[in-house]
Amino acid sequence: MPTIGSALDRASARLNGHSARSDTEVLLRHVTGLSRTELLLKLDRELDQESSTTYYQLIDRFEAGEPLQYLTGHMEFYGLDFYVNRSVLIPRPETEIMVEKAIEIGKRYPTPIIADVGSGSGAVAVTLAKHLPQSRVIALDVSTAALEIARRNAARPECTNIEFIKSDLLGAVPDRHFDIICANLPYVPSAESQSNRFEPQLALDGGPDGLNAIHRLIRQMSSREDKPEWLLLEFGTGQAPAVKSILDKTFPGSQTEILRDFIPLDRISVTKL
Ligand SMILES: C[S@@+](CC[C@H](N)C(=O)[O-])C[C@H]1O[C@@H](n2cnc3c(N)ncnc32)[C@H](O)[C@@H]1O
Repeated sequence: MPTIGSALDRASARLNGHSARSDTEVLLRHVTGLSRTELLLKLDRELDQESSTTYYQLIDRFEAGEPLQYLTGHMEFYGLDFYVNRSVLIPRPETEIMVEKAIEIGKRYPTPIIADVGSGSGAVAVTLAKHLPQSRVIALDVSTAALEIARRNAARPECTNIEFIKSDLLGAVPDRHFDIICANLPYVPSAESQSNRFEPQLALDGGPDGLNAIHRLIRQMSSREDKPEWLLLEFGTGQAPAVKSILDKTFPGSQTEILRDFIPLDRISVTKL
């Protein structure tokens, strides 16, 4: 049987990237349930047959390109741990910028009502519900499988203020009042989204220019009698001018600020309607 140390050495040599050692450690910790310190203190301990087989299966999948987060089932977002599988997009750090802004705006309301359109794993909805305990958060997604994961992630004592609704954008909630709408919808142009083999196309593919879902959401909102006061949207590289132009045309008199991500690239629009 290999020892923990030799299993790590062998897998790191195979993966041979700059983060190979830490990635192999993450996978072996996942298989053994050991902390990093425990793992490093037990380098001479033998791995049992079952752990060894599972570990090398995960290494094979990782080598074939599957993201570490799907292999371990975990992703950290805004300091919280979220369960993820291939039914949902792996939450991205840049989405935390939208969440941070929504929390800042939400604090101005005694009891904000917030929609998270395209909720996926529920990372946005759960974070908002936790940091705005007086809020009511309505998590909407067209994917039944994603809603199941979001419900699982919301099963925390501090998240009793979330509702989950299967909906094509805002279609299932035509008469609900929202103070703030947040949406990280699919925005990758179809030609590019196909190269992502692991995350759901439903979460990525935004049509020829990537803006289908964002356009549709803005159109749906414009036809509602009761409009929210705030709309926060995440979008892709180079899409800021088109998004701002649709917002300006659809909501005359509104004001849109564009926030940048860590690169820094324009990534989030914050519109006061
Ligand atoms: C880019 S993912 C974002 C997931 C999550 N909000 C996050 O930030 O990690 C987009 C999500 O929108 C959902 N979606 C796609 N089209 C939709 C539609 N027409 N109505 C509602 N949700 C939709 C997908 O199922 C997916 O979960």
